Amino acid sequence: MVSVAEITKHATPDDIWMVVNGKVYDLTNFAPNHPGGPDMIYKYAGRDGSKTYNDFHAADLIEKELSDSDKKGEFDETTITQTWIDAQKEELASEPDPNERPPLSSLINLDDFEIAFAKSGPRKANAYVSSASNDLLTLNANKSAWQKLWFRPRIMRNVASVNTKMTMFGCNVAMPVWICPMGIAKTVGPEGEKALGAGAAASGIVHCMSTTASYGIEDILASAPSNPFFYQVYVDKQRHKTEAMLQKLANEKQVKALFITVDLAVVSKREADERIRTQETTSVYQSGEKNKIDKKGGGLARTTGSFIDWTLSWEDVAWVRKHSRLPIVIKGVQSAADAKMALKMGCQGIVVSNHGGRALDNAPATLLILMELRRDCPEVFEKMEVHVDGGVRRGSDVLKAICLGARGVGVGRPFQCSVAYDTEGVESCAAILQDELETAMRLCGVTDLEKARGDLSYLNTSELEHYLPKPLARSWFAGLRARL
Ligand code: HEM
Ligand SMILES: Cc1cc2nc3c(=O)[nH]c(=O)nc-3n(C[C@H](O)[C@H](O)[C@H](O)COP(=O)(O)O)c2cc1C
Repeated sequence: MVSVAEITKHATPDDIWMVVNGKVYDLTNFAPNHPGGPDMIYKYAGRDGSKTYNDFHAADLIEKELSDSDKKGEFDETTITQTWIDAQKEELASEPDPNERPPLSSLINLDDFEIAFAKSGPRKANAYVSSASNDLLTLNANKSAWQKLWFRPRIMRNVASVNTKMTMFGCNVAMPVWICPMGIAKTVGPEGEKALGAGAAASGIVHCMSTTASYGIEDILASAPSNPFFYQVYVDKQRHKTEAMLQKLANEKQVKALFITVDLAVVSKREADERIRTQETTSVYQSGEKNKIDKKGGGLARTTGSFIDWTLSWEDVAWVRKHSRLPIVIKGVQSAADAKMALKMGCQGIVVSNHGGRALDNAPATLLILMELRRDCPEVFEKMEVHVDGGVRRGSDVLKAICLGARGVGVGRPFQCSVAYDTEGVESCAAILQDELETAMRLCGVTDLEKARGDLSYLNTSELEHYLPKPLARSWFAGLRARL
């Protein structure tokens, strides 16, 4: 049994004990490697971090992750003092009121889900979900680009029945939409990824689960035992961990493809997230040491908190292949050159993605990249599966992506926010997309999505064409050497 007096002795960034769900842990060595950044761990040094921990993580994570020597014993509740109770009081005063949450039936488009969560979800969770890099240029460009791609509708084509079915990596889906991998969905609702899995299954689509999911793989797969899933991989600096994961996946028959995320070699600067963190970094026992904690937290979280291997290179596709037979999909392709490279390296698919504007700010809108691929390397659409995500908020955006040649489209934040309404919310979000997609098809004169795939005759791309990178010979730089 560990007493309050003992725990509060370990309340500096170099010596951190914390109570989580009635047990005491030494997190000193773990803190700098915490994927959510070390500041959260510093904040609860010498305190009870259960509430925050449970808001973000599944109960058994900490027991699985830490070694026995870091487990200090049971928390001795008989030693609790008034000072300890006061120290646990959270900064709840400025939290939005969960009762402000609008009823699910009032949400009629995908933006509504994000707005509802911004209004009624916890501030920290909302900052995590909605934030993007630096000035949010890529975040906003992703969305606005879809709005600048116009249709060329055809009429009188008997659109009484329309077919939205497609196959993606061997999976038959009701519509070509998958739920993007997003970390720690439990921040939004208690069911987290289990709601995403079950909601996807009920809607006939696929959820791609994240390496940094709040629940373990088995729990997420069990949420939809007869549905396929995709699995997103961040290659860990400790490669043996990724190898073990790939081996484990070999026995999980529900997992049909590996999405290797390559666009986040370092965690980017997300200021909304960071502002909340820096306000909240200080441990109550640390008034004299505040600066020390601030210096260790804040910006440094980006590098010290990241377990993602920044040495990853194209040669590693062969390494992944050695450990897995699943289709390899590179998530984060942002140029025709890299799409061609993925094909050359034997990948089965790519996702044109910039991490929803959460990686490099000023990276191009994903729709522009998709157009660049169609112009500069049309062969990739025939030889592997091309998918796209980023800013897709309407069923009509899905139709546009398919007409450009994509086989599937990922949707991120709206689904994450729908988890606030559990499985029902996820189903409702998917149903809105399905309905909008069918309506757009009928009004555009498209009856079969598979047949319309790659058919540019339904699109007017002229408003966007001048944003595409020009071939060197035609650009302002023509005649100049590419390198000094
Ligand atoms: C010991 C095992 C733990 C593991 C393996 C772990 C893992 C993770 C992972 C993978 C993320 C997601 C990072 C991302 O997607 O950006 C995360 C975020 C987070 N974790 Fe943990 N964590 C652990 C312990 C804790 C504890 C003890 C606390 C609380 C006191 C905590 C609080 C948080 C918070 C608040 C976030 C969200 C940070 C943000 O705003 O971006 N975690 N953690
Ligand atoms: C809260 C959040 C967490 C994310 N976590 C991951 C992740 O763990 N792995 C990953 O490959 N992409 C992650 N992404 C990026 C998404 O998979 C996807 O590329 C992006 O959200 C698509 O843009 P959209 O949100 O505009 O639809 C995350 C995005 C958000 C919003």
